[in-house]
Amino acid sequence: MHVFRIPMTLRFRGQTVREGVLIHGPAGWGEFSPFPEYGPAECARWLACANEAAFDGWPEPLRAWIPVNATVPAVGPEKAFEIVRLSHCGTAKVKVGERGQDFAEDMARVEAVRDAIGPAGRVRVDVNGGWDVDSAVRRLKELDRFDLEYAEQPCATLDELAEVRRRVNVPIAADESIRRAEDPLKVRAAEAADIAVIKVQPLGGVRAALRVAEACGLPVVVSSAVETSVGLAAGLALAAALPELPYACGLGTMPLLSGDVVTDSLVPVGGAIAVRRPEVDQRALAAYEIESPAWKRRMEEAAGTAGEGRQ
Ligand SMILES: O=C(O)CCC(=O)c1ccccc1C(=O)O
Ligand SMILES: [Mg+2]
Repeated sequence: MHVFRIPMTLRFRGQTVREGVLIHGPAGWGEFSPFPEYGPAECARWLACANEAAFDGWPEPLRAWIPVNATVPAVGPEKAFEIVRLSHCGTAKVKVGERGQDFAEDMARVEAVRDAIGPAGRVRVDVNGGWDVDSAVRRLKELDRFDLEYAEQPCATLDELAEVRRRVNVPIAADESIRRAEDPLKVRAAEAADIAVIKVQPLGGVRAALRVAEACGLPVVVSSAVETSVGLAAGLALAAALPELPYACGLGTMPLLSGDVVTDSLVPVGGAIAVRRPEVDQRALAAYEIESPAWKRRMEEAAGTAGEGRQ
């Protein structure tokens, strides 16, 4: 196993560095990179995803290119404009509702993104559950001046999402509300969302995520957890295997990392990523490899969690 530590180019989700473990098996490389706050039970699913990549491989792709969105962190409007222009993507996802910022900053950022992408582009926002119902209703109506494709997780709970969804015309996507296999059914039962954001690592791998998507019945957007190209390849495999893919996916996150562990990095070209599975490059990996007993322990604890992961 190899532990990596890669500085991020911009602060994202309050993080400035991305760490994780790369494993290699007969089927190829896998990535285990749960966020620091996750405990062993959650980490077991992230590990199952890495194990599937290394030991089992993935279902056959149904498409060769995956359209992706540019991901715009909670930066100023000039930087937001530049990120979107440099991305060449026809869809942008903008973080709003960041703690410590006010709504005028959100409006300015989304306006800059709409300017950068043009009237034919799509602009979605991601609130990461940061607003209460009344604020979400008021703010989404204001932000919709810039014509929103959808709003991702405007509030934290399912009941809140459902109420916001009843009160605004902007479609609602659930992200943080979907972290376990049983969650999409709850989202659907609560009529809390129009779209399901699916991440392969927290759901336990490509096959597990495909089952979740099928059970859910909602259109799916596959999103990354800001992984290296090894982890992104799993998301790409999921996006390629879904029967339908009506929206751009959140897999264009390589620009958020200052480096990669492969040479054939999974960066978007003309707003889409070609479906493939790059090999870890020893020289690229060497620049970011660290010794970490803590990560070794974290993986062992995840593997030891009963009923989850690979037995
Ligand atoms: O969807 C994207 O554009 C990129 C992925 C992303 O935003 C994300 C990445 C890591 C953790 C949380 C999130 C999120 O969607 O909130
Ligand atoms: Mg999100």
